Amino acid sequence: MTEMTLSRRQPSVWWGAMIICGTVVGAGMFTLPVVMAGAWFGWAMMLLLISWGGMLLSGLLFMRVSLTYPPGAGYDTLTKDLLGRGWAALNGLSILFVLGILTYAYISASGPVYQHSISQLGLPISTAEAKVLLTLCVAVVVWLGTTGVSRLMTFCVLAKILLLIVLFGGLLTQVNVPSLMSGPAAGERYWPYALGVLPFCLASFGYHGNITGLVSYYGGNKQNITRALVLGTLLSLALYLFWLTSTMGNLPRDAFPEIVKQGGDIAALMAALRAHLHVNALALMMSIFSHFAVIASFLGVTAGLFDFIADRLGFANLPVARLKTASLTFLPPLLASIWWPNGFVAAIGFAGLFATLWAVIIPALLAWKSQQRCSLAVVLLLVFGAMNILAWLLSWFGVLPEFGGR
Ligand SMILES: N[C@@H](Cc1ccccc1)C(=O)O
Repeated sequence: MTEMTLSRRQPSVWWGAMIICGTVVGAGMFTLPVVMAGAWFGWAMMLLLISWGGMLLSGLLFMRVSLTYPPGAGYDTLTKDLLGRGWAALNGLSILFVLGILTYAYISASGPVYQHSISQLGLPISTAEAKVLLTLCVAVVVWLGTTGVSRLMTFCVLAKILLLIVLFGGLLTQVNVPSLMSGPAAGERYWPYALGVLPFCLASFGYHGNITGLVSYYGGNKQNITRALVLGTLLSLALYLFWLTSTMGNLPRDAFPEIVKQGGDIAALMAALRAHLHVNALALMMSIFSHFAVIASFLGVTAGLFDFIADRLGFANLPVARLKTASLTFLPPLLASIWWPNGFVAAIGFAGLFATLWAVIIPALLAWKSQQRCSLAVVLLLVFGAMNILAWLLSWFGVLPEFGGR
């Protein structure tokens, strides 16, 4: 009887996997084909697999540590307790940076997409106006509270997955396999472009703000949380593999420098696909899909940023105080996006850099401290983190070659 009640109370592993997949698959994926074009398909697959492994491992380690604490203990509590105030402050700063910069990236990326769609409906609107309108809509939902966010999120994630399946079914029939598998021409090499892609893969697999929530959701049931993490990230990996196969398989490698020149954002990628696909229905579906993908992670990330700011500044959960929190959450990224509209790709790279600290290095250190020993998993993660930071630094200082020259 007790067992029955217990098992009835445990939500299905699928719901947890959906939450993870909803956060993972977001705007980050739109940078992948663009930044991976130089290294091309083979390298892209390998880097994606490595990043999936690294990010899953760090998530699992973090979950194990958080299970040794009472339910409800957040990232900050764990870090402060195991690593001290300095690391906790660094952790808080990196979370704020990742979430803030992602909010900027989502507004910058979706502004032009919405501007295009609304204009096509016959309402002429500027990109800045589209950004304000979209941000306002998301801000109202986040301001209203968690119920609204989770309902809209579930709807968007389901729509996203449904559209992806239909879309990929169509796109895969159009894939140009020889182009995907083609090696470099004489005198050209792909591998020098590979390292710079790592921080983008890392950002695309980021979901670590959701782990403590998942631990409470499953009441600390380790087996179910593990299954949800593995299933959610595997589902995301599968979606990314499909995504890269269908984008790189429909756009020749030479088409990418032009996309980079147009800003490398979602609108530029969609425009190139529209031009190459020749199947209008597929192009339209792709554009609808991109709306849902961005909205789902926009909601997830800004709801996280909202809670983080309210918690740090001690703002109450009352309508007026929530309005203050919402202004702090949405206004700075919105203004930054209106002033510097072309920073989408760079912003995801920055998010990858700061997420290395928050989602890779700190979980590894927490596990080290909590198990009182440095396991192989911890070493692997520290190497993975160091590689990401190195890759970002080398790209930033222009040591790595850039395909198409940004
Ligand atoms: N994975 C998300 C970005 C993200 C990074 C880190 C934490 C949460 C979300 C995306 O692709 O859009």
